[in-house]
Amino acid sequence: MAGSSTTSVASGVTTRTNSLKRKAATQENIGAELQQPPRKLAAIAEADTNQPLRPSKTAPNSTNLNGAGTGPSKLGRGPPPLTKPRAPTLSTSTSTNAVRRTTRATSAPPKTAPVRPPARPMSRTTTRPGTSTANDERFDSIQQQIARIEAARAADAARLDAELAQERAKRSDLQASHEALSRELTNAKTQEIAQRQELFIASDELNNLRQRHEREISELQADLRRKDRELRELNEDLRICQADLERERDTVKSLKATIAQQATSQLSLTAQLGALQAEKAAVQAEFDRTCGTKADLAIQLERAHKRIADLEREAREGESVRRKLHNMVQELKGNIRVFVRVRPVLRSDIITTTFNLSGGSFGAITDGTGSPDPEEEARMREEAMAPIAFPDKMDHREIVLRASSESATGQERKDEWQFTFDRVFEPHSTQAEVFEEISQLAQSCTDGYNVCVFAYGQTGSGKSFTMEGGSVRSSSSTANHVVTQPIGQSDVTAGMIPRAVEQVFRVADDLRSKGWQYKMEGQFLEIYNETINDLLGKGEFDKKKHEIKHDPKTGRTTVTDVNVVPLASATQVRTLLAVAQGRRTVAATLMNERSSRSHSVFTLRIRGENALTGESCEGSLNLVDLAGSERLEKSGAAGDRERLKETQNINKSLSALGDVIAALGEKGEGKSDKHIPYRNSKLTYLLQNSLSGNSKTLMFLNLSPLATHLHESLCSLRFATKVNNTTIGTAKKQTKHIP
Ligand SMILES: Nc1ncnc2c1ncn2[C@@H]1O[C@H](COP(=O)(O)OP(=O)(O)OP(=O)(O)O)[C@@H](O)[C@H]1O
Repeated sequence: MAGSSTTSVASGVTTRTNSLKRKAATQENIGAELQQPPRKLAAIAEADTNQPLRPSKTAPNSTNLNGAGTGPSKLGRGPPPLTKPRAPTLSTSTSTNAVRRTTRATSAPPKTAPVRPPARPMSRTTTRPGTSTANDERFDSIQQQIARIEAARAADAARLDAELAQERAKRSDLQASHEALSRELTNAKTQEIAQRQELFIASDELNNLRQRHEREISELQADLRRKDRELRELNEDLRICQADLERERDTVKSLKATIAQQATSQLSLTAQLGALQAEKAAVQAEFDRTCGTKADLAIQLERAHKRIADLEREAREGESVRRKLHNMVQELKGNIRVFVRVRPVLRSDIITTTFNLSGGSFGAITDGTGSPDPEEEARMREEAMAPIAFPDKMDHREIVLRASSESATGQERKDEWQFTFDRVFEPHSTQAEVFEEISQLAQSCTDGYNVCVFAYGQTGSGKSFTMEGGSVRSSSSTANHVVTQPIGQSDVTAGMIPRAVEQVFRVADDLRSKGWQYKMEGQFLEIYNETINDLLGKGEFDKKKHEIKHDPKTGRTTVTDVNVVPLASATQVRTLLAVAQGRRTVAATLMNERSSRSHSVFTLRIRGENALTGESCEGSLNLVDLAGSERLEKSGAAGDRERLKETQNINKSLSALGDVIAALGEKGEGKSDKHIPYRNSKLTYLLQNSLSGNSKTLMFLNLSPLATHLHESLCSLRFATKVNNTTIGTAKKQTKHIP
């Protein structure tokens, strides 16, 4: 069987495996059946070995001696059924005894059944005399019957014995054949186990074969996919190659066309070449002619260079003349010139004025949402402004203040004050317009003059804005703020100090081409409560004692223990200004929330040498931002000791300045022995050399445009008029020739 299964594997593994399984199952059933002993034989064996044959209990009346059921026995043909009724007493016991005897007869050799003596008739005495003969006859017939039955039984017993012997012989045959079959079964089982092992081995082999086969199939499939891919790539290559080929064919076609064209154009080029060669010959002839003129031109160029050098020298001389004339003009304008500048009305002014007028409410100029109503704001602006007029629209030199008041008699009195200065700037004037007027003055210091520009006016009138500018001032609240950008178009609020410094550096740069080399250095001081503080220093304010020293020989003013910083560029100066501003003492007053309660003095010293002309010069530019000039009761400082002291010191130094200017004026008018009280304040003593007749001085009078400040403005204008009318002498240039 194993052999046939293996053959089947070769033809179809899966089908064969199933059939093998089915066959194995059939074998198993056969084996199981073989293991079962034959039922009939077992029954016989059991009956033989375990118990003697007995009649079945289920058939008490049966004459079947082998007890195999109720049907007719194979062994006995049994006595025919009794046709006559038996005596009740005998029939019962006889039948019972007969059965019992029959049963015994199966296990013991048959005996001749003892014939029992007939039972004594019980009712003979009582029987009637007519019936006794009949009973005897019946009794005899019964006994005969019994005898017949006994005889039949004996015959049956003999027959049964014979049959039993036969059966036993059969049984031993059957046992023999059973043993033979058992041996066969054992052999069959052994064979089956062997076949099963073979089957398992074959099944393992089959599994291995199947796995290998699956592996081979998957490898073949991968191979197939790879081949497919390669085929696709080859197809793609082929397509590209075909496209390339097409293109190449097109190229070849167009190249052929080009070659044909080239051949045509070559012909025309050859013709052109001939023409060009003829032209070249003509140009060569022209070139030869030009070479001849080149030598003439070189001579002319040399002459032109000489002429340029002459013109440059003339320009330098012209520059010197221009400087002389410029300074003459400046001198003719007067030594102390006064510019008046009225600042515009600020929104904060309107708010303050409205607040004061409305008795402490901002609602008047707001539209309810907090933002100002433009029309209302314009009206309030008009209302807040003092009646100031600028009648001179040509030269911008006049300013008129008007005021109406009630006289003692109740009549309206109209007052008007007219002032004339060197220049009056209206509120809309820009920083650039203002600087244009002083740029010439700032430039003078590069010519060796001492220049002093100071801003005078009440607190909040715009002094710092004019001198330092809006952006510098506003950004200077942080000491570390560094201004690195030069003044550009965007920096429209840059003030006079950064603009003047930039101008000086620009002029110095321009003059470099004329042989001038400049060295500059700067210092920035503050005078607060008659104490000098170094705004560029590192030490704490009011701690170091700085002394002012004047050198009568050189006319140079120095201050001890202050930082004098060499300046390389205007940008660096602006950085210094920002640092200095952060250190300025700013205290709050009622007049201006950012009021500067000190004078600040920026000094730029410039020394120049001209290697070409052998000249040297030394000038200085002092730019002074004075502290507010308001009167004590207006400043709101009366109740504060510290503020009071500040205001007194400010007023003292400002009146000292007025005294010095007045004394200088008197001296200029001929009182040569007039004492000039420079020492009355630190400010006048520091500016001594810049205020004396040896310098060019300009005062900016800054005015507030507000009606509420009209009186302060009038006082300032009167002071400025005095200064403007003062002649302090002719400014002298500090130049010399380098030996
Ligand atoms: N010409 C102007 N244009 C616009 N705003 C100006 C002008 N002049 C001054 N201001 C503004 O007015 C305010 C007061 O000006 P500023 O601080 O320069 O006054 P000040 O006279 O220097 O005051 P203080 O004496 O307290 O230093 C500032 O907010 C400033 O920006």
